[in-house]
Amino acid sequence: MDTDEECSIVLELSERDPFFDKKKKLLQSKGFSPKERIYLKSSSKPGWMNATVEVLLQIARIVQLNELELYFAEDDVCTSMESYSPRNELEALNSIVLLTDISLSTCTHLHTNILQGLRQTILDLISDFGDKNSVKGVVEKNHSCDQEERLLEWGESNGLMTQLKIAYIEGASRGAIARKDLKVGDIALEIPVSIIISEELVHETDMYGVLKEIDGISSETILLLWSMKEKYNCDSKFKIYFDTLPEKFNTGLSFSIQAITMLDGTLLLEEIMQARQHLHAQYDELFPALCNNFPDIFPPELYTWEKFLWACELWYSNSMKIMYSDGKLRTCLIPLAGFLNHSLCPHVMHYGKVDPATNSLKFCLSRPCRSGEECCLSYGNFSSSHLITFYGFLPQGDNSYDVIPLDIDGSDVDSNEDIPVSNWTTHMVRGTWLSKDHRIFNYGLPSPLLDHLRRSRSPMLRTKTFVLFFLLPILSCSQNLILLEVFYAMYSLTSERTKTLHIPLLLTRVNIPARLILNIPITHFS
Ligand SMILES: C[S@@+](CC[C@H](N)C(=O)[O-])C[C@H]1O[C@@H](n2cnc3c(N)ncnc32)[C@H](O)[C@@H]1O
Repeated sequence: MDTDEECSIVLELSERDPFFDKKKKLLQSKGFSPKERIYLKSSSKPGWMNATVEVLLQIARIVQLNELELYFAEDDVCTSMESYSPRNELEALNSIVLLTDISLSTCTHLHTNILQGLRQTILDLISDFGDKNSVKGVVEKNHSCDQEERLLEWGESNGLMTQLKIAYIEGASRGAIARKDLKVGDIALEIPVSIIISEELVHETDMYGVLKEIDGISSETILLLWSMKEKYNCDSKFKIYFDTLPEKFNTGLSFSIQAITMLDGTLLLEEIMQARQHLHAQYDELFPALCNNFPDIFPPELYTWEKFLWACELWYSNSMKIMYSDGKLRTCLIPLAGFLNHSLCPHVMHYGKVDPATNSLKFCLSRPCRSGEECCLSYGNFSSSHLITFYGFLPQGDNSYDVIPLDIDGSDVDSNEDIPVSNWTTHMVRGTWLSKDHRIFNYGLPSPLLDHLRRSRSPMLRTKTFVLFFLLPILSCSQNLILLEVFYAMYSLTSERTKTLHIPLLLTRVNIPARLILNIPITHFS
């Protein structure tokens, strides 16, 4: 607040932001500074509120960009209602709500109406955005949830508070449903630390005495080995929780031979096989040695490879990383929170920090959830191949984190004064299905990649071979179009003196065994 007459909000890009320079540049390219004061004038001009919100939102979106979104940001021309990603849009809108809340708590009576009007406009935008961008889970009736209800009662008797109930959701097994209309800021679920499964629990056991002597063993592995045995402990404090866990997880780690065969030739298969090999190696390091040396602590029938894989899938698909009040990050299993499914447009975005005042974990809403609607989390900014491998599902809708990494051998690119250095060290392209421009050759290679290619045009490099490693992870027709576009961009960016493009491809789709080097004379392009 400035004076009684003027009311303004300041949006500031923190200098501690790891991408301060890039974001500052982007803000400046849109006519904003890193610290922008926006005046809220309750003028009689029609549409002043929408115009003000538009400006606030443009700045807040840039401030809230993460690294991947920032890489594509210059090209994702974000006009009025278009967003960089659902995550970014919800973060940006919520950051403005937070600012209005802070301002409301300190402002003079004169400005309350303006700020409340602004707050309501943003809340309406959040609600509309959720309605337009979310895929709603369909509740399956006629499914009993007795075990889940028992777990809920157990939780409540231990101090848990919730506005959610558990139900079966089509295609996702169980999920959490709002019991009543919930609004932004409401706490959908509050879990006391006392019922969270974390490494401290294992410290009280004999098993810990043995495991702590193993060089380099992580607390995650210790917990995983503990859970393999605890699942069968009839006296466990967490028996009701273990009883609600599925007997079989269907993550990529345990895909059947038929499923694996279907993936033949894709990088998704490579990701799955690498993860499985890693787990096999980990298992072989520990077993059968632990069973042989300590059969009472590690009964061989509980520590088979199949049971180890079950526990790995449990921890990959159900655990959460939680920041405790002591500042330590712990990987935990959280009864009831483990029923929340993932959405690309989640209701709950921040849940990873214990509130020291209540010693509990709070799941607050970043967008409203109506009574009977499924309430979803974000598991993180993961690609679909990661979600298939470690969680066993493909999210519905466009996943902004589906990118194709490019490993470009151009480290000796010369600086060219005409072309600004963008400082990106890794490059990628997006799945073309995420492009808003569907004309041929106009799928929009990201500006950082184009800058990199342009700088490679320096005279010194013209005589050199330009090598592009292009990886096609999950292949589709549209990905071939990206490939065509890369050829095209390189063709147009390369001088006529360049003789050849060497393009080693991982041509998995056509079943060409390994890396194939295509030497394509540039004159052969038309
Ligand atoms: C933390 S658990 C969530 C609760 C789980 N649905 C259950 O019944 O136990 C994570 C698992 O839920 C499923 N899941 C989560 N989000 C999903 C989604 N959007 N679509 C389909 N399945 C999903 C996947 O099987 C994933 O491994």
